[in-house]
Amino acid sequence: MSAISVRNVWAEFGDQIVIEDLNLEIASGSFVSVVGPSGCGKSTFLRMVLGQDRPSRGKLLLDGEPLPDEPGSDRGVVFQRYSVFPHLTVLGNVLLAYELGQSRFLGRLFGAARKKAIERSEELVAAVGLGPHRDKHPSALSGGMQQRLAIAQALAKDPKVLLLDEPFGALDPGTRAQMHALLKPLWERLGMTVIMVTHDLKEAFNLGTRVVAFDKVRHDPQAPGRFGARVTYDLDLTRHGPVPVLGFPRKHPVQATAP
Ligand SMILES: Nc1ncnc2c1ncn2[C@@H]1O[C@H](COP(=O)(O)OP(=O)(O)OP(=O)(O)O)[C@@H](O)[C@H]1O
Repeated sequence: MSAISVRNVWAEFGDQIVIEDLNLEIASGSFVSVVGPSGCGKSTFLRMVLGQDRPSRGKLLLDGEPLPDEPGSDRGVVFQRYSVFPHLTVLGNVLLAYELGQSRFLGRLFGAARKKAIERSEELVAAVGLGPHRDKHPSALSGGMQQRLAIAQALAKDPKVLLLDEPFGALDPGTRAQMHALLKPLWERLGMTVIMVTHDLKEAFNLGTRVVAFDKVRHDPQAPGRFGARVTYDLDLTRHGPVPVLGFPRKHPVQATAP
């Protein structure tokens, strides 16, 4: 489990401000859903937590330490589009991810370590419901099955933090519901900190313990890039009572209900 601190973080590309002075404390083991209009910087935020992009200002801490500048095995990621290796079987894909997590430079394990890697990969393949398909290649899997494989691959690194960028966006509603039923118990069992970007509010509320909305609170019609997004809503779904609403005042506070 791992806590993430986002302190006065800005994301700027040239003179375009995408994220503006973002501050968030993400508790260890929480499941944070990030929502907001298209282009408000959700994926940029996720890439910064992944270590793929660096904030232009401010800092990100993982368990109180500065986040390493590049993606590491402490953070797993699943994107909307399948990111599995087409030439490897289901088991081969998970095994490779495990081996890369354990032996970053060689990418191979030997002897007892490899035996353990195979056992662990088999467990993960079974945990995402792909046991009967372990020897198939991704081209023989449906979209939902490929996304299950991508989740198993991300979990194979035994990440402290799992980052999900619209992971189920390309799936039909039925398969999406199946993926929710798979992910929630996995998260509860493995106790990871999860940050999930989604456009689907129902998904955000169903899965998250907290829903954070990003949006711009200031607009300059003459210069659209002049202001960036901030947190406009921050809903703790584990608590009853008035919800803090940031960014602009509301007449009637929204009540959060426990999931
Ligand atoms: N590397 C980059 N260079 C320049 N601009 C970038 C870069 N990465 C992101 N942006 C810009 O940052 C803005 C936010 O993009 P981002 O993908 O983070 O938004 P988003 O909220 O995830 O959008 P969507 O919901 O449509 O996926 C966009 O205007 C995008 O063009």
